[in-house]
Amino acid sequence: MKLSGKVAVVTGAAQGLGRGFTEAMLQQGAKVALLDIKVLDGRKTTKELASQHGQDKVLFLPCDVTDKGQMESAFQQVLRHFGQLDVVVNNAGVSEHGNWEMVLDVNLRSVIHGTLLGLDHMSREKGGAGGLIINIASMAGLLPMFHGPVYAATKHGVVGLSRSYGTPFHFALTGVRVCAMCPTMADTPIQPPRVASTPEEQLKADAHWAYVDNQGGLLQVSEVVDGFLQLVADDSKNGAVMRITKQKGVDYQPYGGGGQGVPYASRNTRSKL
Ligand SMILES: NC(=O)c1ccc[n+]([C@@H]2O[C@H](COP(=O)([O-])OP(=O)(O)OC[C@H]3O[C@@H](n4cnc5c(N)ncnc54)[C@H](O)[C@@H]3O)[C@@H](O)[C@H]2O)c1
Ligand SMILES: CC[C@@H](O)/C=C/C=C\C[C@@H](O)/C=C/C=C/C=C\[C@@H](O)CCCC(=O)O
Repeated sequence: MKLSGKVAVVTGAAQGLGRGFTEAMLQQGAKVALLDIKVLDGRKTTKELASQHGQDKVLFLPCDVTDKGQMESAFQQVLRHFGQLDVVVNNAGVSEHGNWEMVLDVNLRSVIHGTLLGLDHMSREKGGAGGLIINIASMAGLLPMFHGPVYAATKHGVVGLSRSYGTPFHFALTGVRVCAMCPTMADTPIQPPRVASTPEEQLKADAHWAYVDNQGGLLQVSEVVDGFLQLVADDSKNGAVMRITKQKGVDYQPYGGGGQGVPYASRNTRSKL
């Protein structure tokens, strides 16, 4: 997809990878709606990007992605404001902490909802023009993560969701590509502190940072963004799972023949909003 003139929604765009994806799409001529629960940070980021790219190119919408009503309203506002929708980046995510249900809600349930909203607004069978959905999973969506089991479970779910909606069956109906990105640990605020508050948390932190150090350090946001732009541009990639690591850079998770999904699924088995 060429991004010039396109309209994108990015969740969790106030900082980190989401801000990186947003800036990259603006630089390629897209207009971007930034959704984030952090209102002050979101407004600050949006103001900075507006000064660089033009007020008409950005829109900040305060949005808790776990609130279905807020998400539905945000997507409606994007359509009203920009008149179209071409790209959805379900990026908002939280790291593992005490409240496992919140991790599940943000990292998986909201990504499912964001994917369904994207399909609802872009799918050709619903009068849309087709488009692209990129769901931000993690290498923890492909590998076990003993210090983040629930986090890893949500990211495994994001991979499965993206591969399933990225099958020829759905593309024939929707014209919407759906892919997942699986970066390893990158230099953003999601990283846990090196010094934890409890001995148990310190054990996990030590394992986390030992892994990072063993991998050659953290990925830079720019490395993840480069992979993102490659995935956006490559219209041959549907249902693809992009990996980004320090050792191998950007590549794709190989799957066997089963990657095309089950040969049969009646229309009424498909999820509704
Ligand atoms: N940084 C990494 O090491 C890494 C690696 C692989 C995958 N990821 C994934 O990339 C995505 C972005 O993470 P990041 O590293 O930029 O982290 P980050 O903490 O810097 O950014 C996450 C953003 O999501 C927003 N957010 C959190 N909960 C929200 C909610 N309920 N509603 C709306 N917005 C919400 C936050 O306010 C924040 O702006 C996440 O899904 C994360 O799991 C990160
Ligand atoms: C602790 C989980 C969560 O709270 C922290 C997330 C930190 C970074 C973002 C995450 O998506 C990156 C994950 C990268 C994982 C790479 C490989 C894993 O399998 C880790 C393997 C080593 C381990 O199990 O600790």
